[in-house]
Amino acid sequence: MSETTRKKRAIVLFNLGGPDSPAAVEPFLFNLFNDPAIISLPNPFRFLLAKLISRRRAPIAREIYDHIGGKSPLLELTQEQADALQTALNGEDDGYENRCFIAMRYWKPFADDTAAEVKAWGADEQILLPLYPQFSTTTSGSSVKDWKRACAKVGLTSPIKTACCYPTNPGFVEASAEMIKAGYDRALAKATELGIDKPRILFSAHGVPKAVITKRGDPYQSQIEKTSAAVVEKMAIEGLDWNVCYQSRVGPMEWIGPSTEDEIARAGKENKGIVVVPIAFVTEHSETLVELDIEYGELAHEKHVPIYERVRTVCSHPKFIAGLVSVVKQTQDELDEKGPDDYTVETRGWWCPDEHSCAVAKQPSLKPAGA
Ligand SMILES: C=CC1=C(C)c2cc3[nH]c(cc4nc(cc5[nH]c(cc1n2)c(C)c5CCC(=O)O)C(CCC(=O)O)=C4C)c(C)c3C=C
Ligand SMILES: [Fe+2]
Ligand SMILES: [Fe+2]
Repeated sequence: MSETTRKKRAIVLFNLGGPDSPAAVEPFLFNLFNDPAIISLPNPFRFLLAKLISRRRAPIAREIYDHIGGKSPLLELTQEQADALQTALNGEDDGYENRCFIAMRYWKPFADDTAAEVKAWGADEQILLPLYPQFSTTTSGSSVKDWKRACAKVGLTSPIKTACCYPTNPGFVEASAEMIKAGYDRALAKATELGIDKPRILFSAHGVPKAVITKRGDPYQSQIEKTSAAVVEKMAIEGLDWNVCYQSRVGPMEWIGPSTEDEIARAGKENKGIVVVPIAFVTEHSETLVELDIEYGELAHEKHVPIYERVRTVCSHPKFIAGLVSVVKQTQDELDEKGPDDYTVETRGWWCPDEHSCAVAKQPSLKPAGA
């Protein structure tokens, strides 16, 4: 097909975003805590609380980012994924000219600016692709809702189809299994050398408050479990010792567990080596490079964990990128068969497009203010 007749397809990649300088830490945190998907209070309470929490947390967060040069590497790594995905999609010769765009939720590039770029490019169709394999209203749901707001604001009207989630996508699972196997083998060799039991794999996902699962009906936790089980099956190691746990707790609410900290302490008591896998992240950032590598590494040392091996995230692993290509194709098929997204947060409550694989409540009890 000639260049002129190909349809222009925008693939919009979503991630959380991270501060690009120490001065950006506080406004980044404010944007996060002012999101009704994170703090479901009506205004002006949410705004005031977000001001308070972001001011209080900023010094702690700045210290976290100080360890990695005062800024998050998330955007650069996401740009690499976008470039790799765009190249792979444009190699498909399926009648589309693809361009990948990035919209971050809490720092630059914001949805408003990216939506204006997509409009200026003249996209005929949009595929929304969260860089979160597991669906949470606090991440993918929030980004999709914010994107649709931005589209309305800039007058971007081309049809949209959203990929909900891909917790057991073969490319994602294979890339993860391959990287974990290498880390597991290294830890196993050390365990043999030390004459101790085989290591345990800890699938450590970013936690969420318990109410997000129990009251809002978020499928996130069950999808984390599905990913972990699929990776374990792919690794095909008999008698593998593994567990799922949750990191990054903030604030006074009860969060889902077990916590990664408790699992590290348990491993210390049992004299077990651990292989820590950040299964809800597909790029490196503060939660992996600081929390896992530095803070939990030190905790493991304190708790006398004999081996601490951290597996890197899939980033632009060719199998993961191939997995994303398959998610785009599947979403395109759904667009062609069923038409564009035909719901909003207003008509469906907290958004989730995948009615089959996740039981998200359509009338959630935790409906945020203004939604
Ligand atoms: C699966 C991914 C994520 C979920 C779910 C999630 C929920 C969630 N997060 C907070 C609070 C914070 N998160 C912070 C950083 C951060 N969070 C994610 C991903 C998920 N968050 C990422 C990728 C990052 C790193 C950003 C970067 O460095 O680029 C932070 C800031 C760091 C800190 O101060 O510790 C906060 C705060 C809540 C409250 C929440 C669910 C309600
Ligand atoms: Fe977070
Ligand atoms: Fe879903």
